[in-house]
Amino acid sequence: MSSSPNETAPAVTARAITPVSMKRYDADFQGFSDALGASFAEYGFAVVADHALDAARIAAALADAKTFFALPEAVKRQYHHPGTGGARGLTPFGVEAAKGAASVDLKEFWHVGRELPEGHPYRRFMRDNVWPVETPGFKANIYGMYEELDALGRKILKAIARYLDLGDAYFEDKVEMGNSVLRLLHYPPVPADAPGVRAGAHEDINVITLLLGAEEAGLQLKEKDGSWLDIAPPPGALVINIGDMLQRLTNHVLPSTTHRVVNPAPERRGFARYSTPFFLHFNPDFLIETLPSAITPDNPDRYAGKAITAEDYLAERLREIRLL
Ligand SMILES: O=C(O)CCC(=O)C(=O)O
Ligand SMILES: [Fe+2]
Repeated sequence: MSSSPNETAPAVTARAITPVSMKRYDADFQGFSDALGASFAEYGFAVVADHALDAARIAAALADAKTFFALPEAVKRQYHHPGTGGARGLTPFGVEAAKGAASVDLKEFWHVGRELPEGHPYRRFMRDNVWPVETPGFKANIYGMYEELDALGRKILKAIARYLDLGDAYFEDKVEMGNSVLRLLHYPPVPADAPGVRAGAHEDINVITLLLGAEEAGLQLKEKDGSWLDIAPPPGALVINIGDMLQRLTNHVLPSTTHRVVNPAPERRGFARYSTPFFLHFNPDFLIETLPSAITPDNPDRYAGKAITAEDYLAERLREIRLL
């Protein structure tokens, strides 16, 4: 059938993740939880608008991160501690590679972890943070952001618990001292002939990831049919995805979806990209064991006899991405 020029083109609806507003959280918790859970079940991702994180603090933290990454390479390298899993301080450009990838990712990043009181038993799992002396406001702004994202992540987990019918408080005592990490990412401008991509296809290791800064294009998720979907959140919105630990706990009811950050289009090659994923983790000694409610005749236990602590699972995965 031929179409005349004034005929309406057939509707090709590009799939896009519908944002869920955090305003609904207090007004209609069940509705919020259903919408959030449905997005996770479909994409492994959700976009959350109106999150009420302190915009001024985020702007200040981002400015500090940019100042740090603009320092000379030799200065930045003082904050790189190889063999420590990249858990704190700088992981320089050219170190991390996605599992099984031929090229390294085109990125550098800084990791901040939880500050624990003197003598806390989890100190053996979590190293001390390191802070750059060159950027004085860095510690207060970035750790402030860490604490806000930690609190918001726990609110999100309450909605996930409601969606999964686990009892709203299910995750509370399993993540309140989690080995969570805030990653400040810098992807420098990309030369036309650069080998590799900004971030190769991977799955996140942790429970859930709260990502700010994905407005600069490049983040894509892998659909079930193998095609790639651009994730283009509205300005300021949070992108949240399920990590492997929650996928494992839920026997894949909530999928940990493969994603990547592709190189920019020619007209954006000269621009750096900054993003700040917060990787929310379980408490290190939490035993990840398939939820009985997630085991059904159609979905038999994929991890029978394979319970593993969050700490052991993390170590196993860091070795795969060359960070340990
Ligand atoms: O930079 C992004 O938008 C995503 C980064 C990411 O997926 C990661 O660091 O695990
Ligand atoms: Fe990721």
